[in-house]
Amino acid sequence: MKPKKRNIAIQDTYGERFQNCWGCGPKNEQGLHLKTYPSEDGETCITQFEPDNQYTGGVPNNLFGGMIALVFDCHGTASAAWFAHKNKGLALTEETVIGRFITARLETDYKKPVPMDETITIRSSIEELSERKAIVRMKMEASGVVRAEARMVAVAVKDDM
Ligand SMILES: CCCCCCCC(=O)SCCNC(=O)CCNC(=O)[C@H](O)C(C)(C)COP(=O)(O)OP(=O)(O)OC[C@H]1O[C@@H](n2cnc3c(N)ncnc32)[C@H](O)[C@@H]1OP(=O)(O)O
Repeated sequence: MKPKKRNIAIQDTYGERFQNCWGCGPKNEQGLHLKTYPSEDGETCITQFEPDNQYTGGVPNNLFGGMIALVFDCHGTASAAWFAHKNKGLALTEETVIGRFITARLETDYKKPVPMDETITIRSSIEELSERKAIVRMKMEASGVVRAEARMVAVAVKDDM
């Protein structure tokens, strides 16, 4: 996977013990290094990548469904972390150590095949936010066409987890 880089990624603000995720951990050498970036107004988050050929579901030029869910998983928990951070009135800086969220529930709707020869874009927004729970909505697009949608329930990680 070739993730697209921008400014400060949420994953780069994870605390030391959360940086080894295979999908998005900066410290996982074999990992995919997905990156989630808040929009300028902070209301949405975006991640973009170009899939490598090995992640096909078998049909030529179609991305494997498990990879689609994986991207929603990593982008959704990072987005939840951002929306909770922003809700506290905090900014994102090089010094930020953001509160980590974990996936409790992930619903994925596969609407159209996801192509593998172009940039895939996933945008997220927040549906509901309380002290420990965030419900995040996501849309995956390629060539301006929605290919998949997801709804995630993410829960803030406690210090003793
Ligand atoms: C250690 C951090 C690593 C982060 C990695 C993030 C990316 C990942 O790949 S995660 C891997 C897959 N996910 C997991 O392994 C999670 C396994 N599950 C758990 O650990 C726990 O069930 C956990 C943490 C999600 C919730 O447990 P707990 O902290 O006791 O929360 P709990 O008090 O039960 O629930 C909090 C809120 O979430 C809701 N909730 C919990 N589980 C669910 C669920 N499955 N569906 C819908 N809502 C749920 C509860 O209803 C509650 O809502 P409300 O505040 O409105 O009453």
